[in-house]
Amino acid sequence: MTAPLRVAVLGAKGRIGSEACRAVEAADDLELVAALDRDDKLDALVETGAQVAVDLTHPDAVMGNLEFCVSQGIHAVVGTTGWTEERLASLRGRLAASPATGVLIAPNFSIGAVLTMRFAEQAARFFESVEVVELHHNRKADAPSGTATRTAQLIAAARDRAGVAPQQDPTTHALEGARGATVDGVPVHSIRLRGLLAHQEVLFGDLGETLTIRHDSLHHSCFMPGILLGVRRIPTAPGLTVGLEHFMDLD
Ligand SMILES: NC(=O)C1=CN([C@@H]2O[C@H](COP(=O)(O)OP(=O)(O)OC[C@H]3O[C@@H](n4cnc5c(N)ncnc54)[C@H](O)[C@@H]3O)[C@@H](O)[C@H]2O)C=CC1
Ligand SMILES: O=C(O)C1=N[C@H](C(=O)O)C[C@H](O)C1
Repeated sequence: MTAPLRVAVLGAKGRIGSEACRAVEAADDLELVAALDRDDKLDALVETGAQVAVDLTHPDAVMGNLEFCVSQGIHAVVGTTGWTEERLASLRGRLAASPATGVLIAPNFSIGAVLTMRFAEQAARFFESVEVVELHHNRKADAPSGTATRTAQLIAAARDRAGVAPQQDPTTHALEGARGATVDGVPVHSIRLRGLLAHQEVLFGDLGETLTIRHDSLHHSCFMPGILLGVRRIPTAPGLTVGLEHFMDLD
């Protein structure tokens, strides 16, 4: 019998981290060897022989955590958001010095959210107008959400590949912020509301019709199958992988 994969969770006391600890503990092929939160020493990852670290912390903490993991050859599965091109470039630089190490950055681990992004990418070239609305709980640190940012980037890239002209915003009079943020030319609107978890609508419009693709995360359990998939696959995927879809055998 193969030995269980040794897994650590960073952000173990958080909303999603605590759920991830339970999911790892419940999996026969995985062993939770460290459950760390703020102020715990990352040396525990080495001392416990962790092979994969799952980072579910905070945009301010994730870069330091990954720097440590990559320097120690510990693979990482990252759900923490707040990624920019500069951060990705810095991480790629660190991975170049540790080429056997794999890092997965998944803007969203929920299967439905990954499919939402894929469907939006497919629809993107057929509609003149597109806007993204994301709705989250009121404890979220970052806006727009990692998922909304990635969705807008995928839509913009698909439109660009298809030669679709950038959409024009006819607004000439607006209160600042009324039209949301713009990610690669796609307007993105962020709502923060107590009682919500994570929700997203991608709205497409053209002559006489609209198409809305909506996804709702109703409980943190929806992220667990994706996290476990990432944990199992990352030891055989050196380098940087952005997006869980790369491990989902989508067409
Ligand atoms: N990719 C995905 O599918 C998902 C991603 N997220 C992201 O995961 C992150 C955490 O979300 P929540 O659990 O809602 O936040 P949270 O605030 O409930 O939990 C974060 C935890 O990380 C801990 N922490 C902060 N700095 C740390 C450090 N340096 N080392 C270890 N632990 C540290 C905090 O003490 C806290 O317990 C956010 O960036 C969120 O956007 C959340 C849900 C799904
Ligand atoms: O903070 C959250 O809760 C979530 N964060 C991720 C994001 O920013 O997209 C994933 C999901 O939306 C939940």
